[in-house]
Amino acid sequence: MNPLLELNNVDAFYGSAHILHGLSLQVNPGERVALVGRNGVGKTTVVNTILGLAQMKGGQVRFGQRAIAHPRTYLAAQHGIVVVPQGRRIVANLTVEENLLLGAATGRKGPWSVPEIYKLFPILQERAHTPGTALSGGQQQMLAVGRALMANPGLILLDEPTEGLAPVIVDLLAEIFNRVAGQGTALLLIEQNMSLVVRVAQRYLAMAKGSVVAQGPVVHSRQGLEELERHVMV
Ligand SMILES: Nc1ncnc2c1ncn2[C@@H]1O[C@H](COP(=O)(O)OP(=O)(O)OP(=O)(O)O)[C@@H](O)[C@H]1O
Repeated sequence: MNPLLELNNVDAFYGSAHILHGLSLQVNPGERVALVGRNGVGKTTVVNTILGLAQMKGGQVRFGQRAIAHPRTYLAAQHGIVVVPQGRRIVANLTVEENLLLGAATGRKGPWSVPEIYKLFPILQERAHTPGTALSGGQQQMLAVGRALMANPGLILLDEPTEGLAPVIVDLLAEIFNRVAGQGTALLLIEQNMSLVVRVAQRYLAMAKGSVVAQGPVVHSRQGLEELERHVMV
């Protein structure tokens, strides 16, 4: 099976700041992978490299079978790789529904449409004509996930999707991520909440100082949770 996303020995920079050092990872179709590590180790920079927001100066990136010399957001989207960004980035002067429609810009075919997103998150239908940024934090996160699904992706990169959210919303999102993954969409979950990681991911990659330093299966037990937590402890 060919990976949907592959980074091989990638070096990435912001200006002269060298952040990723020989980082390698891959995500296969339908897989649920967690990317964990302490604050500042470079997890968001992995996403930014895939989107072309950090400069890749060494190594290779592949979207599906295609080698990508200069990664860009639109190239990732064309290959079915979309991001739920940290901080959600809901467009302020668009309604909930207009924000959802933005996600469909690539025109990829698949099961997700506005009515399907409303079935997943009924609150978004109730608030369809409200400005997106007037929603609560949890509702904005649902909107960000719905907007990503509208692209009918093969892979969703989730950058700290539960940051700052109430436990009840975290539980709802965990269930949604599992439902979405159950339909065959791969997930790369960047997350500090290890109890969410054990509920959603099958495999983890742990980062330190800009590269992947450990990896393994996610084990659904107290011991498994403790193993993961060691990688994020300060
Ligand atoms: N635009 C930027 N210009 C220069 N340095 C940056 C920029 N964005 C992030 N950095 C630095 O890059 C390093 C990695 O940051 P990154 O956001 O990728 O880490 P992270 O693992 O996602 O952490 P967090 O959990 O805090 O989001 C940090 O030292 C950060 O200060």
